[in-house]
Formats: sequence, structure tokens, C-alpha cells
Amino acid sequence: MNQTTQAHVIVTPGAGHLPAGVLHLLDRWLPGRRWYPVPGEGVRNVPWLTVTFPHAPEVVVPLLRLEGPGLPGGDEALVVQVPLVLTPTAEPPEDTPGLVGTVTMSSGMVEVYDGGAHPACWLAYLRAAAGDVSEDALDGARALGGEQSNTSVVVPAFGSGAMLKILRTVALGPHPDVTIPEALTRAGWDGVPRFLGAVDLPAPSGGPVPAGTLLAHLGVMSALVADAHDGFELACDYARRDEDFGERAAELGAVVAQLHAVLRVALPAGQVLEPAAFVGVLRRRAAEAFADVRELAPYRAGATALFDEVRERLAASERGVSLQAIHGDLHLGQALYGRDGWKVLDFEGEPQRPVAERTAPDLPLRDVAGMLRSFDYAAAVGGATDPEWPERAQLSFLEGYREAQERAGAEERGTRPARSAAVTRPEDTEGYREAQERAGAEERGTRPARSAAVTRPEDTEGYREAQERAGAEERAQVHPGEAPASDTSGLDLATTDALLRALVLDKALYEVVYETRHRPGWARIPLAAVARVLG
Ligand SMILES: Nc1ncnc2c1ncn2[C@@H]1O[C@H](COP(=O)(O)OP(=O)(O)O)[C@@H](O)[C@H]1O
Ligand SMILES: O=P(O)(O)O[C@H]1O[C@H](CO)[C@@H](O[C@H]2O[C@H](CO)[C@@H](O)[C@H](O)[C@H]2O)[C@H](O)[C@H]1O
Repeated sequence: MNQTTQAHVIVTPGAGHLPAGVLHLLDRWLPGRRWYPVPGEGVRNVPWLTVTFPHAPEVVVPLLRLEGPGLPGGDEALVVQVPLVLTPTAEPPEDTPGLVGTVTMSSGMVEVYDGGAHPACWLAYLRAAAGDVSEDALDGARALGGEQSNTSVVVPAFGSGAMLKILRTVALGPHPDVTIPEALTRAGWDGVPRFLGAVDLPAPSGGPVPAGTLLAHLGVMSALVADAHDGFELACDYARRDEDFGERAAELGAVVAQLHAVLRVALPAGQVLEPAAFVGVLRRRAAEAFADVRELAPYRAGATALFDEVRERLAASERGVSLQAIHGDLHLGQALYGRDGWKVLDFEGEPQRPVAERTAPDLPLRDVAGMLRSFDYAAAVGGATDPEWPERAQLSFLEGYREAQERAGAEERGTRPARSAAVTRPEDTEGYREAQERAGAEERGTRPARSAAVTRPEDTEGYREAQERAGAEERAQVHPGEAPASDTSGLDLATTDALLRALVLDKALYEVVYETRHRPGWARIPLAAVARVLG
């Protein structure tokens, strides 16, 4: 058999020695897993490679290629990682947690466990990622439950605590959840949990690529953030109490701006944004969402008009917009609030997109849009009764982002704060503030306040006028040749605003598809946002 042994893993083509009975068990079991990326009907799970560990013969990890019509991810192979622990048994077991089922082999009956829930598997992965790890490191280890795209295991007794993340969908090539935290840790930035190591998948011999070449990453280890609160749960709690989330949101905005500044330096820069291609991708993603979810049909024309506007404005813009590494799927659930403030997690991008798309350099404004959407979710899920709760959090986030972005820009240039257009630049101007107050008064006086929307101020005439004035002021202040301070450098406010609305729409459409697939009861949240953005 053409197998590769590298460090702590052995890779064998196909199903290796895994009996067919186990594969049949998996066909029934997989579609019910939260991390299984497709509904399962009509999908075949075809063994691609099998990973085993020299010192843990009971741990077997089939990597299954999903095949069938209509799978997400385009032409890219969709591969899932299914770590298993096989233990011989004399009798059929009770229904133990993590038990997938039993199979009878020539050697007798074998219990098949979900490796994501099994200490023997955790130890094999920890050793593959971090070398010599003693069994004592497993004291108190536990897998996280709940709504996860991957399987995360808390390992409190490893050093000062670690988190092992088993990446369920295997993306070919270096995984951004490894490369980005590694680069940020190397750059000395402490806004991410410290990167501790990764589990590599080397190519087996006899295949199309030289044996040992990194095919993918299977897992990643990071330092455990002690006493941390999940950002989404925290925001929902505030929303439930109608307590202002402004301060936390502003701090988070500052961390996201730092993240973008560090990424800009730590990872290769992207091209300058090409308007037609950029808007082409927005259109394609929207078309996919419209094809997937019937309830979106009334918004097709509005989306087309917004994308047309963005394209025209970008094409008319005099200065280019630089793309860079970003988070790619930023929302409150990707941030932990602990003793040292906010830490950002989970850099794999939107799990339902092809890898090439989610790792491509992009606009930092996309992350901003993702976080804005998330405040809306927190308000809806937490049940804020104050209709202004999400908007206040959104504006505070933007304010924190802008301030930190200006600071980072000034540091990058070693001079003074940037004068080019930044994402929340409107607030800088007197005109904007006046208009915002006027808009607030109009809003309160005339119609019931609505729930959340990043686009709410834009609804008013006063805002638009002030925005145009501010845009003119701003353009007059941009000095050619000054270093760009943000992705939106050089763009006037109306373009930045249209771009942000388009990115909020793009995210909301993704969310409609995501929720329809995974949490249909929540689909109303992004559907309402689509309606709001398109007015
Ligand atoms: N280093 C860490 N320290 C503490 N908790 C963490 C750490 N990394 C992740 N978590 C927790 O695990 C959860 C899942 O992690 P995440 O990377 O977002 O996985 P997924 O891709 O499955 O959503 C997070 O919401 C967070 O609560
Ligand atoms: O599993 P991941 O965290 O990688 O991301 C996926 O799942 C998220 C849901 O957990 C989803 O985020 C959506 O729900 C959040 C609340 O649970 C909300 O804060 C986000 O704004 C909303 O997008 C994310 O889109 C998806 O990729």
C-alpha cells in the first residue's frame, strides 16, 4: 500500500484497512452531524485517504470525499474528516455517548466511537500537533457541544491550557485557521489566542504530488483563553436586559481594526480591487442564494440595482482599493471576551464557500459588515425590546474601528492620522452629526423606531445631504500620494456607503442560505435584514 509516515501520522490511500461495515455505519450517521456540510440525501461518502497514528492503533480517520449532485463548493472536492476510535467488545454496548455503532469483523465485534468525543483520539491529535504530550494532559479535557462547524476540545491540563480544534471539512492546501493565527502570533499580536501547533496531512507516496507534501491541515491547537465569554452569548445577554453594549462594541471595533492592520503587514498583500470582477462575485453569490431560497425572490431586482450602483461608483473612483488578508467570517461568535479583553477566533472563512474564495485577499470592510450583521442577530436572539439597541452597538463598533484604524494608519506611516476616507469617516464631520441628530428627531417624531439597521440613518434626506457635503469636504482633504490607511482609502463616502451596504447584503444572503440549511427557525433574522438593506 502507498502509505506515508510523517512525524505522528500515517496516510494511506482509500479506506486503508477500514472494514466496509464501518463505512456503511457512517453513511447513516453522518447526515445527522451538525458539521456535516450537506443535507446528505443522494450524497455518497467516498473514502479518499485514511489517517492512522503509529502509537494509537485504535484511532482511524477516514477522509471522505462527498460526491453527488448540487454540492456546495463548486468544482472543488468536498472532503470531511471523520476521526473514529475502534474498540473490540465482547457484548453489544449500551447506548454510550459518542457511540456510532458496532460492526462485526473477522476478529469479533468492534465498537465504533466518534473520535471527536473520545480521549484516545484527542491524545493522538495533540501528539501530532505538539510532539510529546503526556496522558496527564487529558485531565479535565472535554469536547464543546452546541452549534459548531468543527469539533473543539478544551484541554485545560496542557501547559497553561489549550484548545484543540479538529477541522471537519478538509480544505486542500494550507488552512487559514492555521496560517493566519500562526502569522498573527509570530507578529506578536495578542488579539488572537496564541498559536500552539497544527496537525498536518502529508501526501501518500505514489500519488500525483510528491510524498510528504502538505495536502491539508487536519487540526489546530491554540492557547486556552481562560474565563472567556463567547461574544455572541455576551451580546445576547446584554440585549436581553436591554443593556447598552456600546463600550464592549467599541473595544471590539478597535481589536478588529488592529487585526486588519497586523494582517496587512504579516501576510502578503492582495491586488488592487477590480470593480467588475469584485461585483461579479457579489452577483454570483447572490444568484446562488436566490436559486437556493425561494423567499428571496422579491429582492432580486433591488440587489441587482445595488450591485450596479457599487460597480459604477467603484469604476468612477479615482484611486484603487487594496485587498488584503481578512478574517472572512467575522461575527460575535468568533470573538471571546476575557480578562484581557477581546480575542478573535476561527479564521477559516465562511465554511460554505470554496476555499480559494474564502482565503483570497479581500476587503476589510467585509469583516466590518459581518460584525454589523451580528449585532442584529444578537438583538433578535437576545430579544432586545429597545429597537435602538442594535444600531447603538453598530455605531459604537464603527466608532471604535475608525479610531483604532486611524491610530494604526498613523503608526504605519509614522506620521499623523490618515486623511483618506475611512469606514466611519462621516462621523468626523459636523454636518454628519447635525444630520444624525435631525434624523433621530425625525425618526422619533414621525414613525415608530424600527429594529436595527446599519442603513437606518441613510434612509433620511438629511443624512444624504450631509453625506454628500461630507464627501465633498473629504475629497478636498485627500492628498494624492498619501499611504492608504484602510481598504476604503480614496473612496468617497457615498461609494464607501454603497460598498458597505452591498457587503451587508452579501452577508445577509449567505446567512439566509446558512440558516435555511442549518437553523430554519432563524432564517427570518437575515431575511428581515435583506428587506431592510434593500429598503
Ligand atoms: N483558544 C480558545 N480558548 C477558549 N475558548 C475557545 C478557544 N478557541 C475556541 N474557543 C471556543 O470554542 C468555540 C468554537 O471555536 P471556533 O474556532 O469558532 O470553532 P467553529 O469553527 O466550530 O465555530 C468558540 O465559540 C469558543 O467558545
Ligand atoms: O460555524 P462558524 O462560526 O464558522 O460560522 C457559521 O455559523 C455561524 C452561526 O453560529 C454563522 O453566523 C450567523 O449566526 C451568528 C449567531 O449564531 C450571528 O452572530 C452571525 O452574524 C450570523 O452570520 C456564520 O455565518 C456561519 O458561517
